[in-house]
Amino acid sequence: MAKEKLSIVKIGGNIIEDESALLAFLELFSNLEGKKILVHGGGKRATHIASKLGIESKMVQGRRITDAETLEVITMVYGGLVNKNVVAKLQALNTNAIGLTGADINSITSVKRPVKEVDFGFVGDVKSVAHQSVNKLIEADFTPVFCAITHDGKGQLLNTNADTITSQLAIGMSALYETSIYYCFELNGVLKDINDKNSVIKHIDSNLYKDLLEKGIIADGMLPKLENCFDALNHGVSTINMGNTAMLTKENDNFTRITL
Ligand SMILES: Nc1ncnc2c1ncn2[C@@H]1O[C@H](COP(=O)(O)OP(=O)(O)O)[C@@H](O)[C@H]1O
Ligand SMILES: CC(=O)N[C@@H](CCC(=O)OP(=O)(O)O)C(=O)O
Repeated sequence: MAKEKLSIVKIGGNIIEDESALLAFLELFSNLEGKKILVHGGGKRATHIASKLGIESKMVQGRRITDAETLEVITMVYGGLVNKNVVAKLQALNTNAIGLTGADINSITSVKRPVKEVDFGFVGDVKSVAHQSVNKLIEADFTPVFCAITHDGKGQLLNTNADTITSQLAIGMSALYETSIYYCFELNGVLKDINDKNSVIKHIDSNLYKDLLEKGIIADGMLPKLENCFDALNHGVSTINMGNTAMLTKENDNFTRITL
């Protein structure tokens, strides 16, 4: 029997920072048919609030170096400020959202990243997703809204990149559903020329991915995003789309599709 469909949508820091873009996105997300999960980042807001508190932010390989003080900031910002605002705005749109970190219902456990050349501090690599527990919420018609926090099962919260949370959740949920990921960010998709917003590459497969990497066309935040995409496709996720929030509407086909 064919599996039912599930959409996992991720929004990043740039959309969260722009109040009207966020509201427009949440309206599209609310109207999205079928079962769904939202994952949000908020890296920009965390950097901004940390700086107000006199805490400097350091990113290495697209990941935040998370010392004890920074962990406090990201817990307040991702788990509190951003997550609860998103949930309240979804409630106003009649979507019965429930905000979660990976500690809630033990949904996402991770292990603290081992120290090699870089000590990332309290950063977690995902170990397991409790897909059956998450599914209980979905089956009860709640819409889970995950922030970028996981836990190690021993009482320690860990900061985990929101793109990775998305792909790992999608891999976990694909045991039960035909799962699609939508990575929404501020651009129309993966661009051939970063300075030309109309140069969207409509389809990227593993061969083109290698080529784009070699040519340096993919850089910065796009590197972990695409790495996560291929990991997800190799582990049971059905489809992955990347582009601006308008890709959630049926009329828009100007975005990037990723396949193996
Ligand atoms: N070829 C590319 N096409 C589109 N974006 C790219 C490309 N190469 C690098 N990027 C960068 O990737 C960023 C998106 O990743 P990221 O900053 O992690 O976004 P978010 O926080 O919204 O998930 C874009 O803002 C852009 O600066
Ligand atoms: C470990 C790590 O780097 N975590 C990320 C989590 C937030 C995130 O991913 O936010 P965006 O999607 O808005 O970039 C961070 O603290 O920036």
